Amino acid sequence: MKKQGCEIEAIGINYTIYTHKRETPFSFFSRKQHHKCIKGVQELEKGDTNNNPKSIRHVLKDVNCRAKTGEILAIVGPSGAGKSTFLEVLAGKIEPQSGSIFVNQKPVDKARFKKISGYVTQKDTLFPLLTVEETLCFSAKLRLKLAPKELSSRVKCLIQELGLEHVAGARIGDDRIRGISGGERRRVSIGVELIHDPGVLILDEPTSGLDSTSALQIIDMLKTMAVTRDRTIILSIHQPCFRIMKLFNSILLLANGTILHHGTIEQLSLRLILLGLDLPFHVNILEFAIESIDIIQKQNHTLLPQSALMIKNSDDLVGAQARVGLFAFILTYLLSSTTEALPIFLQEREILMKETSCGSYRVSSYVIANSLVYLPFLLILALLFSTPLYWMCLQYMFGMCLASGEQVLKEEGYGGEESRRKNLLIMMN
Ligand SMILES: Nc1ncnc2c1ncn2[C@@H]1O[C@H](COP(=O)(O)OP(=O)(O)OP(=O)(O)O)[C@@H](O)[C@H]1O
Repeated sequence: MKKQGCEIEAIGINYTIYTHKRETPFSFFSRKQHHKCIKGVQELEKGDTNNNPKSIRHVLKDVNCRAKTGEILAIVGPSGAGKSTFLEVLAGKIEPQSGSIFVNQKPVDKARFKKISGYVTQKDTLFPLLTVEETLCFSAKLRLKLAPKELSSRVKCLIQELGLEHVAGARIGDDRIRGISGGERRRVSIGVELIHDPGVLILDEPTSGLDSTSALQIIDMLKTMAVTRDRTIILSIHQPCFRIMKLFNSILLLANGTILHHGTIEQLSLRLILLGLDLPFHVNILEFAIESIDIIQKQNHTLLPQSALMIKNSDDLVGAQARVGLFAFILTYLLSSTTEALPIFLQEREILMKETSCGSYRVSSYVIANSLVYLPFLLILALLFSTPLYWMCLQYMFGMCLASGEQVLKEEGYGGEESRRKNLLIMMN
């Protein structure tokens, strides 16, 4: 029976670390000077018990992402971008300073999440003297409360799923003891976390240290698991080859703890083109994006104040004019559509008075009957009113964004075509 899938959503994750700046013994003479320097930031950077000042480092800054059921979300970025830290936050290993994680639109319950998820670390931590089968059996015994027969059939199924039948009886090994290959060892590490059949699998660099064929085999296996068993897979990866990249459903590009892109690989290439970057032939888009991180970051910085300005522009004189225009349109429409009702009512009023006074029916019956007769017309009227209004408002918002964006870009000295491209990028954001 298929388990219910898990959609993971992270919103506004911020993770900060504090590192101590150690004072050297020779800093005694310059101590007075140093204390003067840090005095201004002391409220932010509180010293430790030895009065060593702390420095703040934002490892993750307002990171949002969504991983859907049956899909692979790959977290990419240069070394030190914050990939492992973000995975640790998702796996509940570390607590972010702010932000929330939701599983199927509900706030995550840590104890339950541990049961429905598996976290594979970057390093394989396995007993070198145990065989593949023994390792998985050991993990199964620790995590599952099943009869021995069921346990062994579960392990056999998993070995098959991992494609490890040919090495089931071989030792794991390590640097000193010769054992199975690096790729096979990675599969065993994944298997250890899969034994309880989790809905979510989080993997930190599952392909690190592997050749491209073994790396592709691992990602291919993960893709099959995601599709056939509705598992949500979130993994970090350094520089995947083209064939691996094609297996990812979405990409989260991180740099210095901030998101530069979250979406499909096709959207990433479109973004790069809109940024005016020429994608060289036969070049991996992800590799190119990582190489162009400085440019993407710069563009994002210039785009941010513009989007803030757009919102501001909707609040200025032009925005007020638009609102007055909208009010006038609504008023005119409502008045013109209701004025016809008045003469009809005046005509019927006398008959109504006569008939209600002689007790033929009550006023309430007249109101109900009248409403029922007019209801279909009122619905048509509402539709005629709301349809153009909806598109008018949408057009206005779109036009406003483009116009204000273009104005800012012109002020910054960008040309017409370039300005349009940038505006489209803002829309994508
Ligand atoms: N506990 C910590 N103490 C000091 N620095 C830390 C700590 N945790 C994270 N960092 C720093 O935060 C940054 C992000 O680290 P992280 O391991 O998440 O990067 P990464 O993208 O996974 O890198 P890599 O691809 O090289 O594994 C790094 O610069 C790291 O030095």
